[in-house]
Amino acid sequence: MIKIGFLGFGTVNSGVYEGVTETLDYLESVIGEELCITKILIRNKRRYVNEANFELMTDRPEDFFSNEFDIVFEAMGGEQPALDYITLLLMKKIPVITANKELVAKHGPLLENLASKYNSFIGYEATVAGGIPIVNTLNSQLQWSAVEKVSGILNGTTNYIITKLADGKRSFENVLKEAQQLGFAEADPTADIEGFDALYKLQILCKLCFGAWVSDEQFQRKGMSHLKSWHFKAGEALGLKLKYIAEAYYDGREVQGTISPCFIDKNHPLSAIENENNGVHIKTDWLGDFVTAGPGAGKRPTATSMIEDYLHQLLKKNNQTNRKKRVKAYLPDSQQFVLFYEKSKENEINQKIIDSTYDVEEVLQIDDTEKIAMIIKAREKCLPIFDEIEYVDIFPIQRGSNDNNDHGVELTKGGQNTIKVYN
Ligand SMILES: NC(=O)C1=CN([C@@H]2O[C@H](COP(=O)(O)OP(=O)(O)OC[C@H]3O[C@@H](n4cnc5c(N)ncnc54)[C@H](OP(=O)(O)O)[C@@H]3O)[C@@H](O)[C@H]2O)C=CC1
Ligand SMILES: N[C@@H](CC=O)C(=O)O
Repeated sequence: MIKIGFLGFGTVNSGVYEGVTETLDYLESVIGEELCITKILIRNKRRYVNEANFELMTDRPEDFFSNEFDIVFEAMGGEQPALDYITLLLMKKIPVITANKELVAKHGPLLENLASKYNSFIGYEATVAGGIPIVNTLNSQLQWSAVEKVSGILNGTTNYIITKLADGKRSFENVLKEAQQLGFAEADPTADIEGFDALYKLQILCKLCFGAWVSDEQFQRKGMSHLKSWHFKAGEALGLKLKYIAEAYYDGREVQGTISPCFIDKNHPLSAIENENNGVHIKTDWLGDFVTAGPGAGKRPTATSMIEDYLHQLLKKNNQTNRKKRVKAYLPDSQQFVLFYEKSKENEINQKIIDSTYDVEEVLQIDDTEKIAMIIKAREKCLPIFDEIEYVDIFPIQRGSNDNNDHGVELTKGGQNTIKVYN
């Protein structure tokens, strides 16, 4: 039986707990043993009286450490007592998965040495960019590639604030409060808005990209709490977007980096990254530019990183490469298509639509041609009725957001043809 311990039970570790319990059968079948959550250490037990697993909780470290563990998930945050606790665990050969980027940035060499010396492991996938699988990717791939520069939007809270401030309607304090309520911000959000959090993540990325731990003295850090709506307006007038960017490169002698508000142009690979999402842009000699993006903060994305990290480290240690995949059916809400046909086929097409469970969303006559483009949307899972018709060319639509472009026209069933053709 695998005995699991939790250090902390806030946003991140409550997510890990839920992820483990909800997918227990899968995890047990992959690991080949039963899993049992043994003990949870928190600071103030009274805050957790309404938790269903209250009986597993303790606020006495000696009580927690009197248990046996096979794996411990640490998401308490801060340097101490996390460092002492993890040191103790690794010295007892107990592997640790942590989300604590401050700890890893400041004590990474010690923690990695301890893990190696005691034949254990420390996983820190969740310390950089929340749910984006970047740490183990860089650790196992991109070894041969020489990284020229790494840059990124590495803090979800500040990207969320910047996104919401950009339209000029909300105050900094109001949006920060929302980011805290959503579980994105650090316990003390100064770490987010003054750039310490992004600095820790950049230090960890530098180790992975340039091969050695880099002291914080090599970085220049500027906060973003002074941003005002006119900064955004100026950017817009200049055709630029304001973002909070962390970047580092090796100058041939040493690694240097900055964390600072920055204007980027709209073609920049990080320009479309909004809300709590993060993005990492890596420039390498042979590969060229590599960009990865996704949720950078919050309960489920970060818990995903922690659980994936555990499986990754465990299976690697056990030399178990061929593992069963967890899958889930994808059921699209609605499907949209663009149909192209000659205007002369309009009546046939209209009749087919009327007889189907598709709705017409938009119709357009393409300038100076007899070609019509029509957007249709399936009301339910429909048969692909246009696939076989040789005078119709059909293309599925994929949209980047939930915006369903709801300005279409109606076609009444069995009634008069109400399709409008726009020029
Ligand atoms: N939130 C996020 O999106 C992400 C967070 N992280 C990192 O994960 C870590 C945790 O973050 P998060 O879950 O948001 O933090 P929370 O503040 O939500 O939770 C912290 C938890 O740790 C407990 N804790 C704190 N100090 C101690 C201590 N000295 N002894 C025992 N328990 C303690 C708290 O207990 P109590 O309630 O009793 O004080 C609480 O249960 C941080 O290092 C953070 O940087 C990483 C990626 C994303
Ligand atoms: N406070 C952090 C949490 C994730 O690392 C952030 O906002 O990015």
